[in-house]
Amino acid sequence: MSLAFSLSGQVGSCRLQAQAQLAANGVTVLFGPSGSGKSTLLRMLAGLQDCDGEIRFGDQLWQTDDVTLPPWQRPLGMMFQEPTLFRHLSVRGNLDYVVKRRGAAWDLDSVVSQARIEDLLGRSVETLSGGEAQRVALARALLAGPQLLLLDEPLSALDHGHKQELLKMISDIARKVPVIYVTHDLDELLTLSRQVWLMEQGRIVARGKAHEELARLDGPLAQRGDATALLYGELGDYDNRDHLQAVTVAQQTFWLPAAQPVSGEEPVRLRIAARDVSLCRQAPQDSSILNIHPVQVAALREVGPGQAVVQLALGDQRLLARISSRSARELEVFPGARLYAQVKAVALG
Ligand SMILES: Nc1ncnc2c1ncn2[C@@H]1O[C@H](COP(=O)(O)OP(=O)(O)OP(=O)(O)O)[C@@H](O)[C@H]1O
Repeated sequence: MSLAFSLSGQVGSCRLQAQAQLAANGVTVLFGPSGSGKSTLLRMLAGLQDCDGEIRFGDQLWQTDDVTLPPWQRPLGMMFQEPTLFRHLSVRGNLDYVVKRRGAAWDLDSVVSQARIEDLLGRSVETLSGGEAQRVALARALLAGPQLLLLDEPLSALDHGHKQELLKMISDIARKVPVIYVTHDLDELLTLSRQVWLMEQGRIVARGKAHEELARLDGPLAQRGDATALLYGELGDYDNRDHLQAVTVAQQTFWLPAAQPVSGEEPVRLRIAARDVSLCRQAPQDSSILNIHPVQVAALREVGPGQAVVQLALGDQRLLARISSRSARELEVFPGARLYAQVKAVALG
């Protein structure tokens, strides 16, 4: 089911003007600095914020000059930073309420098991941890069988463990229901996103595949101190002795620390932070770094006083290195130069 919109509106001092089309499934991350209008855009899509323009979802018109479908008639589920549960009801009571009001399009038992809240059903909402409450909120959002999920920083109040668990859940759900996910956390973008919309000052300034936007030197992501590239690779051998998993990217083998062999869907995603990549002219013979690969400089950009970010081609994929401007000059880093990238840390995405 595809979503297409062209909207404009004023909220306080913020003028929002945004057009985009949503891919039919998967997670699209709406990413941008605080105050750029991400939540406002989500509220406009949900019909919770007045605006001008058009929203089309599949063959349904949610908004035109003549029609404005009220929020409850739009087949979507929402989840916010703070779970909006009824505190005087139990977990089961919260779910039953939705079933009574909207009818359950999805089977209650399977939603409960998908959100892993079987053991929480009898609990009062007031006793739930932040992560548990968000899992209940997710189950409630799914119950009515939404055709689109709008998630507004749903994990920002959670600790790392709960966050990872819910990110995995959201990725799984997004195979069935498209998700628009608002965040300003790069880690969440790296974990979830295949598609990203970048928002600044009320506008979507770029949109595309996450790995391409992350590596674009003229975009905001590659210029950040924590800039990170995403690469796609195939699983290779597992070294039992040293607990290292091989992943092949563009015919180069990357070794990742892994307590046991990695399994799962391919291609796997590797995250490599630009500050974990250094460059040299010759392949070092005696280095403690396991991952040293020949690369070609694709582009270079100054990103701050004395700092440069280098985009490196590894086959048709792109790696980033953040180095000092002095190193860039002394190494003669220029587009087309052939160098070696020493990659200090690689993680699965
Ligand atoms: N009800 C309101 N009244 C006045 N101004 C508002 C209102 N809601 C939002 N704004 C303003 O609109 C702008 C966009 O806010 P919005 O919450 O959409 O940004 P955001 O990108 O989601 O930010 P954050 O990541 O901090 O949640 C901000 O300048 C905000 O102060």
